[in-house]
Amino acid sequence: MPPAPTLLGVSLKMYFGHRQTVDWCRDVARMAAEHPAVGSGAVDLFILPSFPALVPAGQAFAGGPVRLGAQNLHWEDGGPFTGEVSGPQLREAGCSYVEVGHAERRRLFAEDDRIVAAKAAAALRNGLIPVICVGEQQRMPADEAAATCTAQLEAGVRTVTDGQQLQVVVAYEPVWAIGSSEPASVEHIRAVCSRLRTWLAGQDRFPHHRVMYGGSAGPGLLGRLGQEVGGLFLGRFAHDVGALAGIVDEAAERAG
Ligand SMILES: O=C[C@H](O)COP(=O)(O)O
Repeated sequence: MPPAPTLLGVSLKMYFGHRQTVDWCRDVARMAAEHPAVGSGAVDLFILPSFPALVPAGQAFAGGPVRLGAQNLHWEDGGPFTGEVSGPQLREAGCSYVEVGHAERRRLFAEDDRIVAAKAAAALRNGLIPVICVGEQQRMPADEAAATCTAQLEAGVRTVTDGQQLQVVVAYEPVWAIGSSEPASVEHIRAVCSRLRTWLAGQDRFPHHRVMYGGSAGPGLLGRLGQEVGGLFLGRFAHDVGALAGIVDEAAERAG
């Protein structure tokens, strides 16, 4: 059986201005269209720009292999929720993915496991693939980190009971490695991702699941990770489209 496609995601957080975001998305669309591994499906690539850029970014990616997603959504599908964006709106805007429970949202916007669970359910209800972020706060041994992250994941999907063919992506992001200069060690990443995969594999709810690593991930990491790590969730080190193209090359090499 051929290896599963490597999943690469990029969240632009709030780093770029609007024009810069749209230009960057056009450059990524061009790079992906020219890269055989993205076209062939050996590498799945999704991009999460800020809300205002979703529509022009979707236009930039239209007809190509890059999938669009958002960095957040509200848990309700509509109503008096000033300043919020719903799952149905994201679907209409062309999103396939939506990020849920990033460490920055948990820390700065008081998102707890209950909110994460409601948002994950909203994503799935609306046909969006949730990218559920989990990660330990402090450095700790890999087995403790794995137990912490598995408990977070369990809490984050506890209201999801549907037996349909639900797809979920789990982004393992140790909080201490986000915005840092170096990712976690390869051994640590592999151990935690492996435990998360084992937990997901035991859930009938999620026949399609992938586990990726984020937290100062950049060029040179993917090739050192095993198949238990399904891909990378990138931040700053994908701002340079050339660097992102290099990571796509590494993903293509992994596919053989
Ligand atoms: O969403 C992406 C992650 O939080 C990683 O960000 P970073 O690579 O800039 O540390």
